[in-house]
Amino acid sequence: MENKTNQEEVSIINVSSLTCIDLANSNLHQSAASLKQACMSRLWIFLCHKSWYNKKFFALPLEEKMKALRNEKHQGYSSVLSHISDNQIHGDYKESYFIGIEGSIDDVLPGWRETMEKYHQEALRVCKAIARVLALALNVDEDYFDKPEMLGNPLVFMRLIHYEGISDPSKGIYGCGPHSDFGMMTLLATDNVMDLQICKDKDMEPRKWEYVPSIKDAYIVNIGDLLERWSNGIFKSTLHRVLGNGQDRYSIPFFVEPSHDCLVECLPTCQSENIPPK
Ligand SMILES: O=C(O)CCC(=O)C(=O)O
Ligand SMILES: [Fe+2]
Repeated sequence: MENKTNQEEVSIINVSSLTCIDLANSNLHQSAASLKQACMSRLWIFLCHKSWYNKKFFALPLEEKMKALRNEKHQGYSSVLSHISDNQIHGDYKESYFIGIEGSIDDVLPGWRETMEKYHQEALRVCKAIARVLALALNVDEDYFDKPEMLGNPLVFMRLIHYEGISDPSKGIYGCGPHSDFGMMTLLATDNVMDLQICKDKDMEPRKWEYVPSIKDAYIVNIGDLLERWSNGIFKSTLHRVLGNGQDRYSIPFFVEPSHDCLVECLPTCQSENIPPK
């Protein structure tokens, strides 16, 4: 999602299925305007605070970072090689700091907690604005996903990540192994190191991987498995991976899911007699 000065130029592209939502469509216009506004506030926070905090934290000596080691709720620091996805031989060449919904955020650096909380709040505002655009694209009411059991009481998680090292997929060495995110959507803020790849057709063998260009001041929005189910496969979750190229890379995925009370069923507008719920 690109943030530009001209509202008409804002577009959302589901890179996985190559569906482009046309925001020049009058129904979507107002949502696009509030989405853009939400993005503007995020940019301020990211540029002024967050990117600085991210680098500053990972630059601390290992023993300092280990003081913030993740707890039983996974909140906190995870060192290099401690994350391993399905079908991976080695752990990921990344270190990260995970912030869940529960538990307090440690004050690992001065002002850290306040900044994380503010970022959390603003990123959620952006995601809710995206959800309204997605709702219109799926022909349900604009506020469909705002229900209390959906994004009214969402589950949100964020991870600050630092990648290092050189990946070699033939040896199973990755910055982040191939996967799709399981929630509704992920708002991904990255720096300008182009290491993220997506596979547009996850059912095709062999898989074809493409780099996602790094666009200044833009977010990447990944569709998650849950939205694929909700939409009966109209939106496909994005298979993605990170290949390290030896440069340090920093990113912040922000994962959004509905509340635990949400019954996830195929949306009424995404099924018909000929197209039953999968
Ligand atoms: O760092 C990135 O660009 C992607 C991170 C990611 O896919 C994840 O944490 O689920
Ligand atoms: Fe991911």
